[in-house]
Amino acid sequence: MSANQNQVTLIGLGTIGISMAALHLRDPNSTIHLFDVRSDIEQHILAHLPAFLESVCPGTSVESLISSGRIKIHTTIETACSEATIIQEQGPENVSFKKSLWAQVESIAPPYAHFWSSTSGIPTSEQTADMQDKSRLLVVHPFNPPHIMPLLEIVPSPNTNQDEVDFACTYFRQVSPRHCPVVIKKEICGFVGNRLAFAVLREACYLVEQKVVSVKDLDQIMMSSLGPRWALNGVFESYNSGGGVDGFRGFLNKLEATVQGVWNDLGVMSMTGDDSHWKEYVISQTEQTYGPSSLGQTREKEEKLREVQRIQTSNP
Ligand SMILES: NC(=O)C1=CN([C@@H]2O[C@H](COP(=O)(O)OP(=O)(O)OC[C@H]3O[C@@H](n4cnc5c(N)ncnc54)[C@H](O)[C@@H]3O)[C@@H](O)[C@H]2O)C=CC1
Ligand SMILES: O=C(O)[C@@H](O)C(=O)[C@H](O)[C@@H](O)CO
Repeated sequence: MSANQNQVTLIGLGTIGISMAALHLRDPNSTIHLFDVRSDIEQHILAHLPAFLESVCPGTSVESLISSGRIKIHTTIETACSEATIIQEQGPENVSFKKSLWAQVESIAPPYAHFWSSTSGIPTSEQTADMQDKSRLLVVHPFNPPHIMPLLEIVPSPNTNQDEVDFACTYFRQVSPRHCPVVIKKEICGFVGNRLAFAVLREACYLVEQKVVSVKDLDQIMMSSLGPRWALNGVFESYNSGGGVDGFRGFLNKLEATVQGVWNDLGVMSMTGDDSHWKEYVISQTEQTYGPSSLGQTREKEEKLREVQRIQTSNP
């Protein structure tokens, strides 16, 4: 399979869809078919895609991609899917939407089309509930922004055809050698990346709510320690090193009591009910600290992300 033969249909062109379009455009021979229910879809694409293209196709305008036929903007899902080899959705994070979408797409798409969902946490097996052929769908969970963040969590259901998993991994490795598809062996709530992220987020909210540390200082602690460490060595490799000659076994033997003490003391947080009073405080602290993010800040952070990747790839 060559990534160069693909007709890629993207359903849902919001935060993730626009960035995913830029990622797919890295393949100079692919054609990208865009569909969204918003009435201003063409203006939306013209307004937002250029910022993502700068890092993918420098000097290329969205208008030229549209006039050359590399980007096709569709007003119906039927025409958007009619010649697709890949159909990827970035629609609302809502299981009813995704179930009904895949049942519809399955009935209109070519039999050879690959089906991918960009969901943050709705398992493939839930999304296929109303499909005839449950082996076709695969979760391809990106991290925002997908045109820069390398990870793609490939999360099959027990019914997903292994060929679909192999195709997706090969596709993304070909389209962008810097991108990193990782196959998750078993469906679990939140997959892996978000479970790790949300475990840290829970404790971060607890520490701010308990007034142990400010929002700004907690972020500084992350960016001055775990962030750079884990960007270059990951969790287990870092602690394997931390254990000295005895490696990870030595680390656990040396710090078992301390780690267990912290594990026993970690915050238990609830998003709803009587124990959710922390939310307003932590939200207000974050808003006072950072305010709304701007496009300029986003671009600055994207450049820093790319710098981190340059360092990572120079330290294989
Ligand atoms: N925002 C993030 O950081 C990440 C989001 N995701 C996932 O990506 C998906 C999209 O998230 P966002 O881009 O943040 O949402 P968003 O709200 O920015 O975009 C959703 C888009 O879907 C469109 N839409 C709604 N109904 C539709 C329909 N029936 N047909 C076609 N398009 C329709 C909307 O008009 C909108 O443009 C979700 O499943 C989310 O969990 C995954 C990774 C990160
Ligand atoms: O963090 C990310 O970019 C992804 O892992 C996500 O899925 C989003 O954070 C999502 O959980 C919130 O929109």
